[in-house]
Amino acid sequence: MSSGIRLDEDSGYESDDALLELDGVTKYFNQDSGLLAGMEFEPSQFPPISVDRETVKAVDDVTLEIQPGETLGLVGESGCGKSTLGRTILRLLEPTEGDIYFKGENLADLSGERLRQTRSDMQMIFQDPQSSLDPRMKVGQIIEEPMRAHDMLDDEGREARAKELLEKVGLDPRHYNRHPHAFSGGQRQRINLARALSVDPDFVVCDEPVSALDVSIQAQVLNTMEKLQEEFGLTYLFIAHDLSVIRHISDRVAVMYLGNIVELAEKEELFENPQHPYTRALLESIPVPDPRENGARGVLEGEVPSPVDPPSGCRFRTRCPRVIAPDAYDWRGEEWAQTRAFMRAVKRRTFEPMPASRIETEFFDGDLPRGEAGSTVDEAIELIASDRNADIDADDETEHWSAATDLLLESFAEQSICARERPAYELEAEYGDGEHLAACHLHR
Ligand SMILES: Nc1ncnc2c1ncn2[C@@H]1O[C@H](COP(=O)(O)OP(=O)(O)OP(=O)(O)O)[C@@H](O)[C@H]1O
Repeated sequence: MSSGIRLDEDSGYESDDALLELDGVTKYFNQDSGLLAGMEFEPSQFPPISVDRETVKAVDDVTLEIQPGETLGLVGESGCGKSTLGRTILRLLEPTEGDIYFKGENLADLSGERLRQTRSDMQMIFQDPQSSLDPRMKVGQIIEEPMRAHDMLDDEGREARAKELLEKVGLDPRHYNRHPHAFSGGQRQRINLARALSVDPDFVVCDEPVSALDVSIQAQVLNTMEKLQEEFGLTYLFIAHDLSVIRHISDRVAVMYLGNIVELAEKEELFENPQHPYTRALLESIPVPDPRENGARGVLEGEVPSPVDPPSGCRFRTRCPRVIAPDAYDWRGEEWAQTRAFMRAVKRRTFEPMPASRIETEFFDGDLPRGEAGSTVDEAIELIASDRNADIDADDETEHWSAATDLLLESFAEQSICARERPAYELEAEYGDGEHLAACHLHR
């Protein structure tokens, strides 16, 4: 490499150990539950007003390792905690619990020069190249800013390095004196890359770096990032919600849902042999009902629950088409699949009120489950069947549906192992020999 663009040849992490280790990393945010909604008037205390604070469990107990030189893709729906995890790793946010080890050192134990050095070793690039570049600064200044902050090189050295980096990221070094507004989105993201690389980091958190770009430009920027990774010995945590981007760039993929990692495997294994119903649902772009699963399909149904009060056990269970039968009942044949489909339909109120006999035919082929499960189902049907509730008004009807939902959820969903234990299983990979982790009790 010309003129020593790698500032410190020893800074590449040589060890066989993980570059980064997360152990039970948790980040909760305390926030007011709304301007007035959460305010209570309590005359017995002073001041007589208290504000209800809610805890957003954005990232909850994440344990994983990132190996030197790899790209770990982190994928999941909007709001599942990807950015919060990335920021917590870089200590832009203080973890609520858990430890982060970089090159074997606990970040919480670092101070002074070690902390400064480690901060420059870990960089981040963001989604929106427009807003992360100061329009008043010239490209050269933007790229040199982190070097200046870390007291690296003299003016001349910084300028030479900035120009060289411009070339490395695929821009003309003569752009050094221009302002960022003169550049396209893809070019701005390249400037961001040059900026992050200026301090010679080992690890870069890339937070949706190509999401704001045209698809045609995305691949070019991803290719440049791959080339730079090789040349600079970089390790990436690559955050994206777009699976095709994740597939392009990742070596391994972690799937996140409501603050938890639910599946982690090498890329091919994850895409070809997904084992978590959430991953499968994400991968299935077209909602095709699976005839083998009564009422259960791979598509994502329902809303993501609030991270303020996430479901117990497996957080995906409230949307999962494969919730496991509760042991407390003696199920035969299709009884559980039918009951589960009925429970979901009542909860989402996906059918109009109809006579009891028709509900039994539509959901249970005319045969309710035997024993206690059957009695509970029968009780729920009584609450919502049109012929049993002929004279009630709309409010009462809503109440009946909600009582039927509560009865079914409490009797069945809440009794499932999916609600009672948090799953974590290591599976044998079909593709490659890396580990495959799936947080789903179907693998118990
Ligand atoms: N500073 C904050 N204060 C309170 N809640 C926050 C804060 N930052 C994030 N959250 C909440 O934490 C959860 C996770 O947010 P986060 O931005 O990490 O998700 P994400 O997966 O990166 O989503 P996106 O792809 O939309 O950026 C969300 O419910 C979000 O509203």
